[in-house]
Amino acid sequence: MSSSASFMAKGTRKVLVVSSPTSVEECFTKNNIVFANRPVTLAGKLLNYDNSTVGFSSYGEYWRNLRRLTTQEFFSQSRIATFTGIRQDEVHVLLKQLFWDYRDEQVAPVKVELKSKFTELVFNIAMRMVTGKRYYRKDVGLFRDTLSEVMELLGNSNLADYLQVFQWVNRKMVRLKKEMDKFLQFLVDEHRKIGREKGGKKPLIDVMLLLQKTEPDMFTDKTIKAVILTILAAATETSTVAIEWAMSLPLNHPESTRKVSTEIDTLVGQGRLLEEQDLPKLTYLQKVVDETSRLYPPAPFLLPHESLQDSTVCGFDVPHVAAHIGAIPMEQNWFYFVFVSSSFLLLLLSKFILHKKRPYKKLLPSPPSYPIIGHLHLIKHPIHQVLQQLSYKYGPIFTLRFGSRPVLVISSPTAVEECFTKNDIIFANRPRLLIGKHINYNNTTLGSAPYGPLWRNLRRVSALELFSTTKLNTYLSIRQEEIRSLVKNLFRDSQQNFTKVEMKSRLSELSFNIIMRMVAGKRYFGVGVEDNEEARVFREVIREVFELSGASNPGDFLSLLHWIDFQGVEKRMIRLQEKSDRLLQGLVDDRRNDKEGKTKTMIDAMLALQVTEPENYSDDIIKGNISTMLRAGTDTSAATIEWGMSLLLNHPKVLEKARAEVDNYVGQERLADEPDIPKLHYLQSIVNETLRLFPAAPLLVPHESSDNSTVEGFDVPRGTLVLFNAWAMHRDPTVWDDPSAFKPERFEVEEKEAYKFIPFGVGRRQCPGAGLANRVVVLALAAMIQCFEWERVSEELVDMSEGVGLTMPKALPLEALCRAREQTVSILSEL
Ligand code: HEM
Repeated sequence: MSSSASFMAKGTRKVLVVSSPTSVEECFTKNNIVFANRPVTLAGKLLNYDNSTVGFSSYGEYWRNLRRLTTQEFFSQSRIATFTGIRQDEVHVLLKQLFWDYRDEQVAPVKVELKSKFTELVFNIAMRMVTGKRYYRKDVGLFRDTLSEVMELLGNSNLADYLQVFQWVNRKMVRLKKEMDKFLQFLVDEHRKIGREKGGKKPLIDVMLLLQKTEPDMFTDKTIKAVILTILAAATETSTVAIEWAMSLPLNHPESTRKVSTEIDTLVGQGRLLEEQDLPKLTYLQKVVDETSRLYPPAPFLLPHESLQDSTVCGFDVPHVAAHIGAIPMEQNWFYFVFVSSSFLLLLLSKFILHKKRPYKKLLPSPPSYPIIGHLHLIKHPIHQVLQQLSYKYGPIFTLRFGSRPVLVISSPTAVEECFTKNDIIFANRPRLLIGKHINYNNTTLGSAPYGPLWRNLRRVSALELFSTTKLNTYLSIRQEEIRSLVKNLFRDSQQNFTKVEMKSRLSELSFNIIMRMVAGKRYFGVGVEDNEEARVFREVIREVFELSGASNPGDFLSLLHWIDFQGVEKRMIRLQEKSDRLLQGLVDDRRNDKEGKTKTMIDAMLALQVTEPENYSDDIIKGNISTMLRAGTDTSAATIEWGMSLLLNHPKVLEKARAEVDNYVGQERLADEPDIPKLHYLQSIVNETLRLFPAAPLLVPHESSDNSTVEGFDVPRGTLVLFNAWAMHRDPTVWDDPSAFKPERFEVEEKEAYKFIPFGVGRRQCPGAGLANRVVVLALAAMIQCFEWERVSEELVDMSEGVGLTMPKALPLEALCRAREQTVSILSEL
């Protein structure tokens, strides 16, 4: 016979060895069916459920059925696509593990043992596709070891297959068979017990259990176990070996590693992780993979075939039942992906592992992070509490990384002081976030504008036209009217008896109406609303904008998520902005056309400036700033009043004392008014204590450093996001005595030191609306205490859990029992 196809005798069996493309071609064209059989081997009998796995069963009806099932349910394009998430997940897990191993402030490269990690990767992927979950059980580890032994046995030519006398030595196989079967039966039983997952992601085992109901003869437990075994065994060993070779070759050929890296950097970029969809573009990478499998094919002899009948190859006779070596036409996609993507994600990562890290001058403490995402996984609500926990471990000043963005977290008064004295200008910048682009008119609002001439202009104008004492006094009647309206509404509902009232919506209406009237001269809640539909839509839009501003958007920090529009936030913002813009433009046009308007609003002031400085006060800038005032001013004040009332309900003695103060200074004939505020010391302390415990902006508003600087001797690079954890500082036991207790008295004796009590921020960007907020909050509380008795709706304390949202709302809206006091009738008749 020719050298490309030759016979060998192996014990009692004849073996045909095929090693040339032309003879292989002949085997799989003309002789395809004849050679499609598998020899019956001992390993097939003992370790492959009596040759009933798809890899070992004889060519025939049974094999065709299994082949169809595995193709449809496991290897088809659509099934492969369904499981993309699993593959990506597992690759991420591996990357994270490597990163963790490597992290610990190492400056030198770290040696990593990769083979076991690859085995775990591939096994977990296969396991999740088959069973739908990751198994952490000890049995799984044992099963994997068993599987390795099985593969070893399958790989070694087993003498017993060829020399009958050796059959008795195969006790090892019998033991392995038992161990394997125990585990596989456990999987089947477990799934049978739990029931099936619904939808397209149904794992293979559940699909087969379903088929067992309709075709019990074909899909016996034995068949099901055989299929699972095939997939786990075939996938694990082959892919693991393939990845290992694919990693080894480029390490020995740095030039090819560099080329792969450059290709990935060019075609994928450095801002996101490589994905499955990128693979077709990465042609050099594919060549490396092909070359690796050419040199080191994971199954160098394929699997043995067996001829079903007499045939010829290259003109030579091949008798019936001769084992030969040929190619198995296996679907390659899944294998291909795991192989290619994993190994080259690792290659990408090897850039981190193998190259030296540049040492920093003085490193800030930082928790362990993940590659690419950094510490983004920590963004969980309430984030100020997560950061507080971290500060216990890493100190009052530490760093994080949100994607590629460094973040400095500060929770100590001394560090805050340094930021707002030495570094005040450097830290006066704001980060450019998605919300700034879409909702804040390209960062041209007071709250979002970068530190610079535009921001200074806006700050000056708002200080003059809205927040100065003179301006605040001209708007006094607005606040008085709105507070009266709140009192009247409560009175209407609770004249006779204690009545349950829902406070949250009433307080939102109060602060929304006040700001809206100051800014645009319109009322959108309650009586006097001109256009109910417009008011409804406006309220709805503002609510949605609030919600979106509150959503910590990881896309802001991770360009890769930004690119794929994580959670559709950006699309939602764009849609919302179109709606909101129409409404805001309506407000601006109304003021433009209302030449005789009596009260001058903030829009009027800006429209007047538009004449002389059109570029500084375009319609867009005006609209962005109206929206900012509504957002920054409404929920903050409303939430503070709500928390304040809740605290008073839980502390009746404090409530009593506050009422005595109001009765004493205001009397019982007229409603409390703004000029009374300086006399109401105790009430002011209550508001401060409320803001200490429940600051409406617990992390202030994010700042950004515009230059390299240092804080407490640590380097802070330019572009660092700076978060001041006011919430944590206000509860720091080294700063406050008994910090979690509600004790307004502390503010009567203690000086409010600028850097330890920061509910309104400090420095250049501190809240310009603090004075206005204080007036509204103190007066609303004074009026409510003066006119009504308050009780809790039940014996239980008011729930003080924090909810999710930008302004730290209460998790449960406040409800209280309220009854008008005797003097309220006469107070109201005065109004
Ligand atoms: C209890 C009520 C309020 C609280 C707790 C509060 C808190 C804050 C905080 C912490 C900041 C960020 C400071 C910083 O970045 O360092 C801020 C900024 C701001 N607040 Fe307030 N605020 C309240 C009410 C108001 C009101 C009523 C208005 C206006 C109607 C307002 C308008 C603004 C604006 C425009 C900014 C951005 C300032 C800038 O970036 O230059 N706030 N507020």
